[in-house]
Amino acid sequence: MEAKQAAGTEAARYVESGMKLGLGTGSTVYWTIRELGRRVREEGLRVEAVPTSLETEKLARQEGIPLIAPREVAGRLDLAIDGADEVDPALRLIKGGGGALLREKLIAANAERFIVTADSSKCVEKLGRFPLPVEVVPFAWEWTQRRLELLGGTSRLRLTKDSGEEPYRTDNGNYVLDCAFGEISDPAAMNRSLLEIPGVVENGLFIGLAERAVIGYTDGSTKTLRAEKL
Ligand SMILES: O=C[C@H](O)[C@H](O)[C@H](O)COP(=O)(O)O
Repeated sequence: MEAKQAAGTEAARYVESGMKLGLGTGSTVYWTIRELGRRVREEGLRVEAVPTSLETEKLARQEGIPLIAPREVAGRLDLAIDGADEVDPALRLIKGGGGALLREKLIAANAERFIVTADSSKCVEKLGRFPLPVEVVPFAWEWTQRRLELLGGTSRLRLTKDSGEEPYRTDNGNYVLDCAFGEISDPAAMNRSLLEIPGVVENGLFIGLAERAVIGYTDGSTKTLRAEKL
């Protein structure tokens, strides 16, 4: 079994009937959604879910998982499950490789519990090897880029995979700048600095949100980690 499949499937075990869920985006949580679909169909699992992207919405519909709009959720979601591009020992994350960071952060921040699921290649001692995705408004994005780079790195406007020339647009119609800052020594401070820049909508640093991480290995085994205090 592939590591992502092992991790994603294992993470689905935290889901119980009656829960309102946040469903993440990407090739790991894909397996969580597949497993939840199986349980809905075969075991009568009753859940309602808010998807973090149009891609996940489509998959959840195919799997027969009932969807709800955020406005229909009184209070917080019970549980959100999502993948990550990097996970450090304090379970701080870099996310947004698939461009879904804004909805993902909104959903993680509005869930009682947030579980991250990833294969072991995503585990790092320090965040920053993976370029940090920053969602920016298209208007004057070059100015925003300049301000971002003053924080000490370089950045690239993400382009569409198909044409390779058109700027990629998120589900919210924004652009993404992939920022290489190198090792991020203080992720919380970096998060604050990024959010102070006009034009920045959100960034892929998820801090203090994940309560546990379900990590998958190539032999099909999994490990569940709790955040280490750093
Ligand atoms: O925008 C995308 C998300 O943050 C994904 O959860 C993240 O990129 C991990 O994706 P994958 O599980 O495909 O590696």
